Amino acid sequence: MESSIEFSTSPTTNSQPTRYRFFKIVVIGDSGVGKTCLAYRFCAGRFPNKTEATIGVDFRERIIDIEGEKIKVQLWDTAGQERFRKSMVQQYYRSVHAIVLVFDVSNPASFRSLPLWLDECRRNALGQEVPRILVGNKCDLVQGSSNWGGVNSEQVQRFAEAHGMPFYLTSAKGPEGQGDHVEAIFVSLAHRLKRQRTLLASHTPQSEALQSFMLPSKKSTEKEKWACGC
Ligand SMILES: Nc1nc2c(ncn2[C@@H]2O[C@H](COP(=O)(O)OP(=O)(O)OP(=O)(O)O)[C@@H](O)[C@H]2O)c(=O)[nH]1
Ligand SMILES: [Mg+2]
Repeated sequence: MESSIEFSTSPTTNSQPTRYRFFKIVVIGDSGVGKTCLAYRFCAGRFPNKTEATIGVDFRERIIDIEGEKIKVQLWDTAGQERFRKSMVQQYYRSVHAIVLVFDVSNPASFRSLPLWLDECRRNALGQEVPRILVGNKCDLVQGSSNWGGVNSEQVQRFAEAHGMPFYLTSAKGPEGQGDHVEAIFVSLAHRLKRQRTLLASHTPQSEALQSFMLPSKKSTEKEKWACGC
């Protein structure tokens, strides 16, 4: 199941490059929902001092340890604005391992756009086997409320379940406790990808593994949700 595109190399001091398995995770959603801040928080460990609208894509990487294996999480922080993304959309979805779909809980329009983002995934032939997760960002702006300017948490949960996506509520800006959610979101996704690949590699001959990887998986029954610490 492993293919060369799933490995990347990093230079080391003794000039022997280290090979890492890597997961390409693409972050999509409306402009301004906080994709860059989430990716930055995960990779740099803090909220950025300032951001500008992303043009095309920004690549961010972090190496994490999963059960003794070093894995490179490669985040594709994509542009939310149509004019800054249209020439790149095909590259976003090529050989992608997982999708992080983000909306802003203080901005109902960004929730209403979600079906359009899922349509884009479909148009780019993203298979059902590619995990998608839903992230409601900026929970620091809706403290203590479950009705977020016209969108409520139950509606969001129903939408997530209907599309087989685990839903996480977080803040890229929040204090440590909430920042931990950002960490947990990406780390648990990487765990899931590693499990998926390990299973395929260990239980299936290579050709079959490839085939089953192309088959639509059962609708996810995961009901993971990270409560906002606001
Ligand atoms: N309060 C709050 N503000 C946030 C949070 N995340 C991002 N922001 C702010 O939201 C604005 C947009 O954030 P970005 O990360 O640049 O948004 P984006 O989704 O990358 O936007 P595009 O690159 O245009 O697609 C910035 O002013 C951020 O400071 C958050 O969790 N809480
Ligand atoms: Mg951005």
